[in-house]
Amino acid sequence: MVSDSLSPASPAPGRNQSAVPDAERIRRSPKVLLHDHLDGGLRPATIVELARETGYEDLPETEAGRLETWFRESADSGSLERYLETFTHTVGVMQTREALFRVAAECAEDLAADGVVYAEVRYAPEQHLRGGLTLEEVVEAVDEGFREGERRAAADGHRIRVGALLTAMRHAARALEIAELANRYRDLGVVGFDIAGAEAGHPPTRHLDAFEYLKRENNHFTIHAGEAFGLPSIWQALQWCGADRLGHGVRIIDDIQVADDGSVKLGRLASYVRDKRIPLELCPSSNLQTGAAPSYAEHPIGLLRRLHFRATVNTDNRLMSGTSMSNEFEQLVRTFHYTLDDMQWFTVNAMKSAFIPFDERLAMINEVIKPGYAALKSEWLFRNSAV
Ligand SMILES: O=c1[nH]cnc2c1ncn2[C@H]1C[C@H](O)[C@@H](CO)O1
Ligand SMILES: [Zn+2]
Repeated sequence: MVSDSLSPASPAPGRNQSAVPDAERIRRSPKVLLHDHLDGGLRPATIVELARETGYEDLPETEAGRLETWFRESADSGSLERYLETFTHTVGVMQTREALFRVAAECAEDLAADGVVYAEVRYAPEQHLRGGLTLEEVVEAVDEGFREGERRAAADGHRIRVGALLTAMRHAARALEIAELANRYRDLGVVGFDIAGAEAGHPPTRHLDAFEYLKRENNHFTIHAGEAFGLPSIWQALQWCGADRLGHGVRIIDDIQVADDGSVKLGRLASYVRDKRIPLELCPSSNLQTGAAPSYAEHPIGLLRRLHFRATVNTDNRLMSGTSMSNEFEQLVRTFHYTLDDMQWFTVNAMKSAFIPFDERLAMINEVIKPGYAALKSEWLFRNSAV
């Protein structure tokens, strides 16, 4: 056991930094997103159009506004399994090259417009083969879409860089094949690997061959763990599979005890996660929907941030949660009174934990993220010189 006390959220803030940012400044601040599903972030209007174009007839609603509400409400079930059922319809319309290209391009555009400067977006190629595409064609269509979205965003005055994570579904048996695919495309827009899907009953150790292969190839991977299932899942993901990051990992809170006097005790696993700076891809709104956390106020991110875990803020599925990176931060700012310093801390954490090379991560931090926050933090100095 390791003892700790709750240190303050940030060093003593200056007048400028202590300001709790409003929605507009949150949107303008540079953000980094490590956990976002391509098939969980489609524009509702795009789903309706793609369904019409591709002959997909099973949509529960055919008007974009009502469909948007349907996704949010259906995902609000308190169960990960039922939450995942909603993906039938997004995956259903993502079965052609054109559809994948369009969804990927719009994803990059939407993230950039929200102030995201770097994103790793994941999807499961094995779920997009029903229209006759090969795994390679799926990866190439998505990659071309991301590049197109980056170009459109730049033309619109927003800079973003998007990499892909290839996901294997944990209930299926294609993990090694998908890991090999990720390795083949690693210099072509694919920055790593992931496994996702229902957690209970599908331990990550079933896919050890894929993880061992990736380690031999010096490649990177994250594992959805510690979301619907607790510490054993996190432990397996780290100590059996060797994950570089934890997708969610929020249940690490089960290994942390806070006493009435505020003193904190970390168990061995929580200590390991903090000591080794294992990145936690936390997704607050998604956790509320699947029942992994009861409310924003009770979400473990508050404590994990105070204890200096390598915590990051993510969207998971923007469509199902009706969210964006800005909205995630808005909720956290409202709940925990986070400042721009806190936002910068989460953002630098995320950038440090990205799967691109070290020199590029460092340049993103020093040339993009820190200057972006410095500009926002200094705005108060010029408040009387507004045009
Ligand atoms: O939060 C999640 N946990 C586990 N699996 C998830 C989550 N969000 C999305 N998925 C699944 C459903 C998608 O079809 C798949 C690939 O993006 O990943
Ligand atoms: Zn996820």
